[in-house]
This record gives sequence, C-alpha cells and structure tokens, in this order.
Amino acid sequence: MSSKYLVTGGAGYVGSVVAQHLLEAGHAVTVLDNLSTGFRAGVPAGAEFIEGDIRDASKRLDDSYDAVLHFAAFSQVGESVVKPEKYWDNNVGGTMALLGAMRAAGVRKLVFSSTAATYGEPVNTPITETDPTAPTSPYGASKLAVDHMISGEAAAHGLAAVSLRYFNVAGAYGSCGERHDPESHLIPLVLQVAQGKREAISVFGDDYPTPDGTCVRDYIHVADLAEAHLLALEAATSGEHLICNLGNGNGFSVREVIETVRKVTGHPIPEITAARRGGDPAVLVASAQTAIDRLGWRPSRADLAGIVADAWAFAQESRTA
Ligand SMILES: NC(=O)c1ccc[n+]([C@@H]2O[C@H](COP(=O)([O-])OP(=O)(O)OC[C@H]3O[C@@H](n4cnc5c(N)ncnc54)[C@H](O)[C@@H]3O)[C@@H](O)[C@H]2O)c1
Ligand SMILES: O=c1ccn([C@@H]2O[C@H](COP(=O)(O)OP(=O)(O)O[C@H]3O[C@H](CO)[C@H](O)[C@H](O)[C@H]3O)[C@@H](O)[C@H]2O)c(=O)[nH]1
Repeated sequence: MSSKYLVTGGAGYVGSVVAQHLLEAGHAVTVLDNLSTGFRAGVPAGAEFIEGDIRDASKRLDDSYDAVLHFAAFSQVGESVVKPEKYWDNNVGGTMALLGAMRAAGVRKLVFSSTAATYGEPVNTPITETDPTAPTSPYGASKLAVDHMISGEAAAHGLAAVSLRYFNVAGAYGSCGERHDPESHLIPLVLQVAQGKREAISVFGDDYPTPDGTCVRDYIHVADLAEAHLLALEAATSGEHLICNLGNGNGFSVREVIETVRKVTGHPIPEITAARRGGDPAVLVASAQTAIDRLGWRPSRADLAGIVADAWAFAQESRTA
C-alpha cells in the first residue's frame, strides 16, 4: 500500500538514499530540508521539496502524512565539542518543535536517526542497545536526549517510534551519495586522495589497543541502512519506542580501510600517522540482533570492498557531474 512520508534532511546523504528507496517502493515523499549541509540536487527526482527548517514543521505538517523520517541534524562530532550550543539548538530544539508539530497534526509515527555516538566509550563489544549510554561528545549527548524525548512521547502520547542507531555509514546508492563539505568521514577522505584532491590521508593515532594500533569501526552500506528504515515503518507500534543498532558486527581498522581503498582504486594512497583525534573510542562494533529479530532486517552488502567500490563510483561520477 502506498503511503505519504515527510523526510526531514532528505537533501543530505542518508536522507536522500532513504527517500530514493521510499520512492522506489511506490510511496509519496516530501523532503523538508533547510540546505544547511545538504544540496538541492541531492533530493531524489520524484520527491516534493520544501526548503525550510524543522523548527517550522508546524507550517508543513498535516494529517495527510502517515509518518515522519527524521534525519535533519548537525552531525560533526568535533564541531559539537567546540560549539555545543549549535547542537542542542538544532538537534534537540529542532526535534522538540518537530514532535510538537507531529502531535498537533496527528502524525503518529516516527523513524529517527540515532547514532552509535550515544554509547560513548563501549563497555562491551559488540555493543547492544541495553549497554550503558555515556556519550563523549555534545553531538552524541544531543542524540541521546532526543531518544529520551521520543520515549516520553511514545509513553505519554502513543507515538509509534523507532530509533535506528547507525554505526559508520558508507557507500552510495546510484546518484545518491556522500558529499559533505567539509568532509570528515574516513572513506570519502581516502577516496579524495585517490582522486588527487588530497596528497595523503592522516591516520588519527596508531597506538590504540587494537591489532594494528588504529581505530576499529563497523561500516554499514547506506542501502542496507535504507532498507532498515522501510522495515522500521512497518514494525513501529503505537506507544512503543523501539531502539535498534545498525551495523554488520564486523570491525575494520583505519589501516584496513585504507588498504581496501588501494585495492579498489589502484592508487597507492600515501598515509601520514597523525595524533589521535579527541573523543574517538578505540573500537565501535554493533550487535544488530534487535534489528534482525524485531525488524526482520537482513543486510546484504557487508563486504567492505563492495562498500568502498560503490562510494568510489559515486565519487568519480560527482567529479564529472
Ligand atoms: N553519516 C553517518 O555516518 C551517520 C552516523 C550516525 C548517525 N547519523 C545521523 O543520520 C542523519 C543524517 O546524516 P547525514 O550523514 O546524511 O548528514 P547530512 O549532513 O548529509 O544530512 C543532514 C541534512 O539535514 C539538513 N538539516 C540540518 N538541520 C536542519 C534543520 N534544522 N531543518 C531542516 N533541515 C536540516 C541538512 O541540510 C542536511 O541536508 C543525521 O541525523 C546524523 O546525525 C549519520
Ligand atoms: O582523516 C581521517 C578521518 C577519520 N579517521 C579515523 O577513521 C575512523 C572513522 O572516522 P569517521 O570520522 O569516518 O567516523 P566516526 O567513527 O568518527 O563517526 C561516525 O560514526 C559514529 C558512530 O560510530 C557517529 O555516528 C558519527 O556521527 C559518525 O560520523 C576514526 O577512528 C577516525 O579517527 C582517520 O584516521 N583519518
């Protein structure tokens, strides 16, 4: 059955890929995005576009929408440490306005982009949703605050809600991919070296307690992630706030990622060992068992070389676009 969805942040990386998946499944999509970090050209063809802020969502929402998928946020961990107020204002204040607008309009289903950054330094590997949440950055704290806000909204007002805690999102889906400016994520930065846009990649610390001394992360293909959102829309239940990690359960070190990019691109990728980046946990790997059990999620693109190859194809295409 065809539904109508509001996608906040649908001009950004993850939101545009999810919007594209919703359109391909036959749904009607409206993107609400203020283009603060997204691009008008990133909005998939076939989606209605409203340039606007989530704080003004009350002007945009009505009961014709079946659900909101909420991606709009600031998400730079480092920036959040130096400008925490920016994160509380947009991520927490913005979401509070959005939840109020949804309540007023009678839109009672939400899928929210949460993050592994809500856990902070993990106490277990892999991380499960019942593990302690002690974020090490205002970004992670703002996302955790929103998760708490959503729990209250579900309990008090019957919202049907799913928070998806993404680990490291990577890859591309057709013409939708990652082009943050400035870029801070590892895979697109290494690909910029392969493209000749950067001389070398800095490895932030090689003295971590990991097999090769560099940080280990769980990279998840953005298309696998998108599929989880469609399943979450089906699984959402009134009065319940379901929280699911999304990752593959496999950790790759920074050096393994760089080596994979060398193999995929054929470029030597010079690397420079640099100081640790503040706030980076040594190892972040997800248990996605809740998503598998509750959503019926079956990621099918876990191979790191495949993830990098899709990101590489997108990077080369956007160079000529
Ligand atoms: N990319 C990742 O690895 C990752 C990991 C974990 C969680 N997340 C979360 O997923 C979501 C999407 O991340 P992304 O990488 O696509 O980021 P992105 O910056 O590419 O997209 C965010 C979009 O939201 C828009 N936006 C921001 N504030 C807004 C506001 N007040 N009103 C309207 N639009 C606004 C931006 O213009 C942008 O288009 C974010 O909430 C992020 O915190 C991302
Ligand atoms: O030039 C670089 C860039 C990154 N790294 C390292 O590569 C790893 C991955 O870094 P990313 O910046 O690509 O991703 P993060 O793990 O820092 O963060 C991402 O995943 C987190 C959860 O795992 C949060 O969700 C966050 O929003 C999202 O950006 C880290 O160890 C980082 O120190 C480098 O060595 N050099």
